[in-house]
Parts: sequence; C-alpha cells; structure tokens
Amino acid sequence: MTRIKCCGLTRVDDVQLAARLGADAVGFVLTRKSKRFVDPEAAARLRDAVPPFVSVVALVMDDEPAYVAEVVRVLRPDMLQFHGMETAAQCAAYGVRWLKAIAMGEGERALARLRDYPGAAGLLLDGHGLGEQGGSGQRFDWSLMPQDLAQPLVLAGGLTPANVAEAIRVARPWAVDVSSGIESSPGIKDRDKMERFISAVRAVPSV
Ligand SMILES: O=C(O)c1ccccc1N[C@@H]1O[C@H](COP(=O)(O)O)[C@@H](O)[C@H]1O
Repeated sequence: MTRIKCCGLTRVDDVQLAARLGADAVGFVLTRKSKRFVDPEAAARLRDAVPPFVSVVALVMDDEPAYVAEVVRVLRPDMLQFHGMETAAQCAAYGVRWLKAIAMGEGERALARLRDYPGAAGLLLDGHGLGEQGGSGQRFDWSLMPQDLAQPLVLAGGLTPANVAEAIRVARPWAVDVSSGIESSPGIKDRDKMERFISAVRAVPSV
C-alpha cells in the first residue's frame, strides 16, 4: 500500500478532511519563502486537529537553525522535511526524524545526491531544479526513481488525481506527497481533488 502525505495545509477543515479520507501524513509549510506559509503557532493549532496515527510533517527550506529549533519547540512535529540545500549534518541537528527532498530537475545527474543523506528516515524526490523552490507542480521522469536504495522513497512533484496511479506504477515509491495537485489556490485544498487523489492511490494494487 502506498502511503500518502498531503502537504501545504493551512486550514483546520482541510486537515480534518485529509485525515478522514485516509491520508497517512499532513504537511505544514513553515518556511516564509512559500505561498503556503503558516507560522509555528498557527501550525500548532492545525496540529491539534490531527487525529492519532496521522503524522505531522514540518517543511522548512534553508531556514535559520534558530528558527527551525523554534518550529520544533512550538509545533513538535513527528518529522522535519528539509527542502533546500541543507547538509545531512544540518538536517540531523534537531533530534527529530527527518526527510530530505532531492531536486530532480536536472534528471539523472541528481541521483548522485541520494547517497549524501544516510541518516534520513526517507528521501523525497521532487521535480524542481537545484536551488529552486518546490511546491510548484513540476514533475520529473518517474522512471529515474531508484529501486535499490535502503531508505524509503517518497515521490513528489506535479502529482494530480489524473496522473498519480501511473506515477506509482512507474516509480513504485514508498509514499506519494502532493500539494498543488489537490488545491484550488495555494494553501486552499479542494475537497473533490483530494478525494479523487486519495481514491486513485488506494486503487493501485500493491506489488
Ligand atoms: O508547498 C510549498 O509551498 C513548498 C515550498 C517550498 C518547498 C517545497 C514546497 N512543497 C513541497 O513540494 C513538493 C511538490 O509539491 P507539488 O505537489 O508539486 O505542488 C511537495 O513535497 C511539497 O511538500
């Protein structure tokens, strides 16, 4: 069964809907560089709407260590997602399990970076280019998804209700992560798109 993370939530209703529909994780974007930014206190209020057994992921991107420490203190996320140029040592500095996003915009050349984060709980392959911002709906060549890594891989970037089943068949990820593909506008999730996305993932037979 492919796990599902819905990212970039800014409203309690969307958090509750994602959980009701069966999302395994919800993501809050804590970096001010994003159109989906929520501050640590607002994210903590959203967290209070997350039921048991649904994970809370806090996304940061090349943010100051003091700010990331504040996010950890106020929000108490289950996991941090580093979406910038952070090193493994920087990601590991907070005593919280972490995911590292790998920018797959340059195609095959990006694969070398997958070996740089042995301490990550998982690696998230996103369609943006190195040094560019994620969450922009860009996809990459799913056939580049490695099948021989020990760490769980999360597929992200430009996933939608219409393409996610095919993406899973090609890339065979541990989990998928979606933001813009289930939105009506940045940070505002669309009920119908979220329902169709989660149904499409669940309909793919396990391998
Ligand atoms: O969602 C954002 O605003 C964001 C900002 C900065 C870095 C990453 C961001 N989102 C992450 O990007 C991927 C793909 O998103 P999309 O489905 O293509 O819109 C996903 O992991 C989001 O968590």
